[in-house]
Amino acid sequence: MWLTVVATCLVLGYVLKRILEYRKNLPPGPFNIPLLGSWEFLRLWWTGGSLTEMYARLGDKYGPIIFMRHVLDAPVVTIRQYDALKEAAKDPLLNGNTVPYLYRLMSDFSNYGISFSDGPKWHYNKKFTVATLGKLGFNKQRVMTMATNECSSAVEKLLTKKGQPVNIEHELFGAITNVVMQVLMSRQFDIDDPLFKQLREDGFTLFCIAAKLKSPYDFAPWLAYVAGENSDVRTLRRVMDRFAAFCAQVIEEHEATLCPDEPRDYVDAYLAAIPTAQASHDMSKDNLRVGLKDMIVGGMEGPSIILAWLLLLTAEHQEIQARMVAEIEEVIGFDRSPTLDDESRCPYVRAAIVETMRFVTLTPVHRHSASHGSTSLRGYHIPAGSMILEDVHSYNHDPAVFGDPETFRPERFLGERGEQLRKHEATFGFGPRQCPAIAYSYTVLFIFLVGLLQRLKLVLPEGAEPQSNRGAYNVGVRPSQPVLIALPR
Ligand code: HEM
Repeated sequence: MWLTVVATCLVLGYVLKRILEYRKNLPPGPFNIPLLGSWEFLRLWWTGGSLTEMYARLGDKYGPIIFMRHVLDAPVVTIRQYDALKEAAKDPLLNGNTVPYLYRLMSDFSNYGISFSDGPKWHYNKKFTVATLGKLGFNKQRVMTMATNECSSAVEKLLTKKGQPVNIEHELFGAITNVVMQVLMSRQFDIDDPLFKQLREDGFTLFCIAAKLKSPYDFAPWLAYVAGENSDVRTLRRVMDRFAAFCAQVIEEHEATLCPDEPRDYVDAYLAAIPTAQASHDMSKDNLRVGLKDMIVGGMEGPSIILAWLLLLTAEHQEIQARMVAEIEEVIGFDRSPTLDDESRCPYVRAAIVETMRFVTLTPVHRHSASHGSTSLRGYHIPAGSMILEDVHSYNHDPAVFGDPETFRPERFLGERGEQLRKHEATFGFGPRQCPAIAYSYTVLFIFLVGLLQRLKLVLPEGAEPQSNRGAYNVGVRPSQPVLIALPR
């Protein structure tokens, strides 16, 4: 009898809560099954389909802001339009971190690091990182020199392939990643170094796990203790242990030779700042260990994938390659390396980089934020605790903004007099969680693109399919066939 009364009260309470919430003008969205959430998420989980395609389909029906529920009714709000994305980025209530179980594991359960931490600790570490990378771009000149040297070695290596098809993502990964490794820890790796291979594999695994919207551990953390050997949580623990051992060793080596007034790299700069940092900022070696892992992972994945896309699209569109080469010949020539000043004097090359970022949209659906309190967006009620997803792919491919979004056309970022129109940095995220390495990434990509085109003509192997930019999951859209031929120019 009592059991029936309690169960009835619970059901009524649940129904009442839902009715009250729906009266608050939630954004439109598909039907949600009580406690199980939206059928769309269940289907995605079951079939392993593409989040981007799902939102493209739903967007046609429900518009720029979509409301859905995940398992156990967890609210998820997806924003698909530029103005709404910008507006959301300005509302502090919409920019907390979701901190699901696996994110907590990625921040060492101590809210450490940059990518998976939150609150004041994240804020200060992020601020420090943006400022230091800004300087580090040290001075930007140093990054330029590092990138130029790495690019020259890569060109020599590609020339030894004598016109054979090469996997360009693999061939250039070592060179472009070594630039960030030098900025972070003054270290260069050989592409065949087992440690480097392991770091790359671990970074990729971490990215894939971070891409999942929810995990069972969010609802029942105890599952983590009984999870099987190949479960996400056990895999992630192994990855985190390996990163922790590597980063701790790097920090120890830096400490032994630290000269606080002359920081050589990011690790030095951080160690030198610890003694004078306020206690509330929690700058510590433990925090650095986790933050360094975040920087390695971000620095390995982003630039190398975008560079591969850039070169493949350049090979696919010979007329665009010819126009870039003509600009390089006129402004820089083929006999000297590009300098800092050249970046602004080569608007077409720069526009090709921006267009690649738009066309590809490396991370089509960014997430990072959660509403820390209930708030409103465009007149819609956003419940407290909602996961906020930024569907950047849909913005980057919106015909209302770009006219012909499925065409690769750098000119769209040039004005009538050939000047660069705007930066368009949607690819790096919005608001406070934006990537800390935007300027760095543009500089390095510019040096590599110019350095490679000065010496090489890039073509696709006969019969190669045009590259598709549809990613299967929401982080790190890779080219399907990163193969091209590099001929001496
Ligand atoms: C072409 C290159 C790159 C692209 C396209 C890219 C893209 C992104 C995106 C989309 C985000 C998430 C923003 C959000 O959630 O709103 C992000 C965050 C981040 N990126 Fe990058 N990134 C690139 C290069 C780098 C590099 C070179 C580094 C390190 C040296 C780096 C480190 C990070 C870190 C630490 C975060 C987390 C920031 C936070 O949570 O506050 N990224 N990046």
